[in-house]
Amino acid sequence: MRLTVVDLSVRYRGHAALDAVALEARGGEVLALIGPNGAGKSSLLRAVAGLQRHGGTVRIDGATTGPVGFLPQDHGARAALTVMETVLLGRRRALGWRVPEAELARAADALRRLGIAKLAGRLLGELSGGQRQMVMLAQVLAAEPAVLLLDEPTSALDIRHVLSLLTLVRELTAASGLVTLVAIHDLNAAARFADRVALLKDGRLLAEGAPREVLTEARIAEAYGVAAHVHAAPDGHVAISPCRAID
Ligand SMILES: Nc1ncnc2c1ncn2[C@@H]1O[C@H](COP(=O)(O)OP(=O)(O)OP(=O)(O)O)[C@@H](O)[C@H]1O
Repeated sequence: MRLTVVDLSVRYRGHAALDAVALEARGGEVLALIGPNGAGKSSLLRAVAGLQRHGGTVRIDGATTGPVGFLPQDHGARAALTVMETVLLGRRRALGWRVPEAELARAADALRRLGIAKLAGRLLGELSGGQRQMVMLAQVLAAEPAVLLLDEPTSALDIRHVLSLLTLVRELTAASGLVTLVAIHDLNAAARFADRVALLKDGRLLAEGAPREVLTEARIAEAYGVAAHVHAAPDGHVAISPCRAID
């Protein structure tokens, strides 16, 4: 599995949201997309998902389309469906009038992996924002994509669920040979869970590489206008402490 993005550009009414971005990711890799608000992370994910008109090329194993699972930033999920029904929708291509036992088991497994099996019978519209975020990820995972695109999947989660979700994504990516692109604002989470990091600003790729190469004090100042202290955590990951905004 290989995802190749060449010369990707996205324009909205003449405004360049992405400009000549090139990226490559191999199966088993988590690539974190970071950068300030409006940098172009969501536009990049939507273009790769095939949901956004763009210039340049996106190739999944050399083909223009492939099995892509996309979790948008605002999934707008308020339907009067149960959690189990919502996850089964991720398998709609495999379903007919009857839902085979194997499909129910697969959906239940996706819920179990995310630690939300007990929500299976609840209505989606009656869940908390964080619970809904995890259900929508379970739906995306149930479809067994080869490329997983996650737009701020942890924005509504508490610290424990942030850790468990990102650990699961990392394990699944490695075990199933997926390519995972995850837009995320939490630089410490990116440093800990991503194999590589792509830093965007104003639609351009400022830097790309291993977290310790990209997440330097100079790059953070350049991209975010923030003075930060970057040091090695005891477990070997880089740790970032934002200190103050730079005028
Ligand atoms: N539908 C749209 N119409 C017009 N402009 C848009 C549209 N969507 C995004 N933009 C603009 O494109 C640029 C990139 O937006 P995008 O949502 O890709 O950034 P982002 O890095 O995901 O931001 P955030 O971290 O705030 O989610 C921004 O300047 C934004 O205002």
